[in-house]
Amino acid sequence: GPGRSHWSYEDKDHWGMDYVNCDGTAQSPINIDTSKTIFSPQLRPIQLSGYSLPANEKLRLKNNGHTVFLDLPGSLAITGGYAQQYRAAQLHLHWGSQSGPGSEHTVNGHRFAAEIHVVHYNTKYASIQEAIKQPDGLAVLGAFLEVGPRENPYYQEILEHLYNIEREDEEVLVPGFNIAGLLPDNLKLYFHYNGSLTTPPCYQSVKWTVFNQTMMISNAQMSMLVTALKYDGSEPLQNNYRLAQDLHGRQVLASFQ
Ligand SMILES: NS(=O)(=O)c1c(F)c(F)c(SCCc2ccc(C(=O)O)cc2)c(F)c1NC1CCCCCCC1
Ligand SMILES: [Zn+2]
Repeated sequence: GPGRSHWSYEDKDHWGMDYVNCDGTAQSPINIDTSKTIFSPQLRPIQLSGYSLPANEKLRLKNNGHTVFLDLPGSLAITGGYAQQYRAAQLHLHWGSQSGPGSEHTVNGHRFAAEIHVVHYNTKYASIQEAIKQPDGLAVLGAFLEVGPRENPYYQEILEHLYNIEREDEEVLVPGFNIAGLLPDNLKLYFHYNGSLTTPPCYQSVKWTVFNQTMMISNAQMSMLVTALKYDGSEPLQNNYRLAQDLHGRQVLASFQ
């Protein structure tokens, strides 16, 4: 991935000084005001292929000081719902702390406890490094996480390893599993808009899908997510979310009424 990034969520108001795109007019995340979304019946259900990985396929799980991310093989792909085909690159999470929520997108001003991003790049580009600067380069599938009554076995496949990568730059290999289990079972109901990476360099290269159905994980799992990881030695890695960015006239489409 990119070199050591000296930016932090504490100085997110100054990212534009070092990364000009962060001051652009098609930035993410956004607040989704459902009274202003445009119902678009032409938006088809998202279709995923190759998402179920055998346990003998090992995946790298890394604490990069900004989030925890899981590398994904290019055999996972979005094969429906987008005009072009996209190949998976990685997934990662955004969260709050014990005292507050940490999703990046908000809906009608409501911030959810956490948010997962599954990052894909357009198969017409040779690599994510090339795709990341193109307007149709990336497709990110986002879903909200909330606390529910039961342990989520799919999220447990990631969360049970966090104690092993507590420190920045630590990584571990984890067994493959059905990555689709991290996303809602109903892939028909979603919001769609053009935006950006929510981290420097903030390239405006993301076609965002934010699912309407929320994922549920247990209270113990959420507390694991918000307390396990550190950065810069012993600082708790928490509240790794960017504030909502102005739409600057962009329309948010909804696949449902
Ligand atoms: N919401 S998001 O998709 O914009 C996003 C974030 F908000 C993120 F905060 C991150 S993590 C910060 C960027 C980063 C730093 C170090 C390394 C490394 O050590 O390999 C890798 C990445 C992060 F990785 C991503 N996604 C990445 C962003 C840029 C790097 C290319 C990899 C795919 C997407
Ligand atoms: Zn993200």
